Amino acid sequence: PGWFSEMSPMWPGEAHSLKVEKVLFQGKSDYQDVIVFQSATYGKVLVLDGVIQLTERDECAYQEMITHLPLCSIPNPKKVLVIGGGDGGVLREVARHASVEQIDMCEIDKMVVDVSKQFFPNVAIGYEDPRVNLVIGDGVAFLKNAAEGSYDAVIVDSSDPIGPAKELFEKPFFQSVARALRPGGVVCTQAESLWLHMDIIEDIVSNCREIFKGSVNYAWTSVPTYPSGVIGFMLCSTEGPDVDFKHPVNPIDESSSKSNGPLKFYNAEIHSAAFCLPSFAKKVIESK
Ligand SMILES: NCCCN[C@H]1CC[C@H](NCCCN)CC1
Repeated sequence: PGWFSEMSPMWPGEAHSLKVEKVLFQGKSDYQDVIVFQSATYGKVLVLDGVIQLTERDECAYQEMITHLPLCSIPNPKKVLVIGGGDGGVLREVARHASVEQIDMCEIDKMVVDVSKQFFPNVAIGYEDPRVNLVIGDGVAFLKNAAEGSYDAVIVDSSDPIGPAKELFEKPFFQSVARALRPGGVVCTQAESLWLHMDIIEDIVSNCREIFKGSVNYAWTSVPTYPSGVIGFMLCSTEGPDVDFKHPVNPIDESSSKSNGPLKFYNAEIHSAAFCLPSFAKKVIESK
């Protein structure tokens, strides 16, 4: 009954709105306000502290890209760590990779996990994979305790730098990710919008260039229900075997992707295209 408008100091002067049919859940976890509502045209919607996290209609774009951009860029991912991602969508996508043997996940807010399982079964299906080990806790602490060189890939599926995810955008966290990755290992992080946050992106790119001595690239994709309609990703690799993010070496095997339904968004061409940047962004990102 009415409209939800996504207002935030992170995108002043603008607000994407969705027509609300019914509020399905309202709660307050130890970390944030949690709302689920049935929208008129985007399916169910998950909102944390007033910020849209995912909608059933377009979550495929974000979950598929944040997962397959890194995992299709290395030949044989076996051990994967997901920081955040409590809705389970990234787990659903990692599970498509037959080479993966272990998927660790560290999500700080149990309410997000429980709410996703209750209202977003096609997203939370990722939790059903036997390779998944879920830890409810702080990703910063998890990585501090992780053994050096333990993972082939780390995916940081975070909310934004205002709220519980703030530290996931800071230098010490990137350093702990680099330490937990094997030589030639890869990390993919949620890296905001090049229309809205070139300053945040500039800082992230500078930190990543200092810390990751392999490749450092920024990719972006279309997600209609994120502010400015796009979201970006930092793709970095540690020193060691070369990683060319722009040319996927490890295509998703069609048969292994049947388990959780077909890929709706990701494909090899859109993988390479994701790294093509508008000039105003290229200037900043490639000069750092
Ligand atoms: N697994 C889905 C989690 C989604 N992560 C984030 C949710 C907040 C969203 N704000 C975008 C703000 C403008 N860049 C970015 C993705």
